[in-house]
Amino acid sequence: MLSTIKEYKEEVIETVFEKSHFCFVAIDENGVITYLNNSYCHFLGVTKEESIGKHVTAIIENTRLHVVAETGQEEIADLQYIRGNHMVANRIPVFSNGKSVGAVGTVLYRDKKEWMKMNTHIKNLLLEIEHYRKRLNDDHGATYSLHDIVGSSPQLYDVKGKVKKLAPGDITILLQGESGTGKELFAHSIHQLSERHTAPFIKINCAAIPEGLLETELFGYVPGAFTGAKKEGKQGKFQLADGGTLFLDEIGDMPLDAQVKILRVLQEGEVEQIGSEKSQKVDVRIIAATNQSLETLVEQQRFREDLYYRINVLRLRIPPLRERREDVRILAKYMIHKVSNRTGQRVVDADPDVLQFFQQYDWPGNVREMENVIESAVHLSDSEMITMDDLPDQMQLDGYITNQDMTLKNILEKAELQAVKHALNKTNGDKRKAANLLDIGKSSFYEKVKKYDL
Ligand SMILES: Nc1ncnc2c1ncn2[C@@H]1O[C@H](COP(=O)(O)OP(=O)(O)OP(=O)(O)O)[C@@H](O)[C@H]1O
Repeated sequence: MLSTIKEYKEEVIETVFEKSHFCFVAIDENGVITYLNNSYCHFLGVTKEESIGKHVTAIIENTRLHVVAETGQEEIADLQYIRGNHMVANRIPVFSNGKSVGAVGTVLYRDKKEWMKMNTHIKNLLLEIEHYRKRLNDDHGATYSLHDIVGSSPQLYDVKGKVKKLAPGDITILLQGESGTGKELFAHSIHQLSERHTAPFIKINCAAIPEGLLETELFGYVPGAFTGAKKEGKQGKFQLADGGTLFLDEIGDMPLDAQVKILRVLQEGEVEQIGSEKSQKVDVRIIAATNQSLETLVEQQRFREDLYYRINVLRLRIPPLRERREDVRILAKYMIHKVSNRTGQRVVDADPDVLQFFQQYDWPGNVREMENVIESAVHLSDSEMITMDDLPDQMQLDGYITNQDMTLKNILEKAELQAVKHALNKTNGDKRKAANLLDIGKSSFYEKVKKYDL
């Protein structure tokens, strides 16, 4: 072995650097690329000519090789996110006469399929971690601040301005706005800007908890309060939020019995755990949110008028997206970035057609709907750009019909393509059944499949 290396030194070096499937890069002490092997060029989609002589940060995403060259500290088996994949990177400084004169980086990329399998596994683990982190935060803290609320419309600025003014006081705030407008983000931001920001932010979704459990969730219970109760008892959300903020989401859906009890806590500043004779003082700031009209609910006697006055001390209306269209484009770009970072799918932008369609679409589900549409489009996209074809079927049709450059022939073809795709999906690709579903002959169906290259 040693003799092979001695005898064929150049060939061995050539094999290691150019024929192995690893990616190699070398830089000088200024972070400038002096060598990039074929595998790395291929993976990055660049040529040696355009890369050598450039700063490494201009060619390789999220690299830290220049830092290693500067500090002389090696970094082994670091996860590096490049072109939509989490790669395993080793970064080793090169020393000459005891001084760091550059660095060499390798990236593990042995076999594309095998690596993709591993990569999916890593992505899964990262998603799982994010899920648990989110759950932990949901239970114990406010994670968002005004900086996380994206948009540049005057309407959004106006709400943010009010939040800055109102957050420091201890005043009860009612956030009203359609579903998905960002009420929860605002509730977090108010807490973050308040004097209570170091104390807990506790959320309860009044619509998501079964009627019978809402009271135990809100007020907790003492040991042995009822059959099936935990023997150590349970703290309620009011006690958990003591000193901090309690966010009552979807308050319009709170059952009437619970409303009476909440009102008592708000009036007296005391809670009684279920099964206890004693009351406990609690100090919480209430932020409530609803997407319904509380006035209508009061009229229909589904919401107590006295609680309504307690909650409706100061109301902030979060406008729906269709009333602040300036926010659409910037939100769409932000969502693409957020979703592609989260899923590891490399999608960087949307076609101008898509952005124009988004701009005129009414977004009944507001920002949440946009996030969902972009998430599915990012998954469906075969390129780095979201196109109209990546949007849900109904949106594509709306888009084609409202696109002024479209001829009737084009619109009909797009509609036909959608119908054929839909029929194939519904019948799991069975062409005979799909033709039946569309009530057309088999040969005509085959022609369309061929025409649209399905
Ligand atoms: N301006 C914004 N900037 C960034 N993300 C936003 C914005 N508004 C909403 N979102 C995102 O949209 C989704 C819905 O927001 P949120 O849950 O705050 O809405 P909501 O009004 O409380 O909805 P619901 O009434 O259905 O509970 C979340 O993922 C949130 O992060």
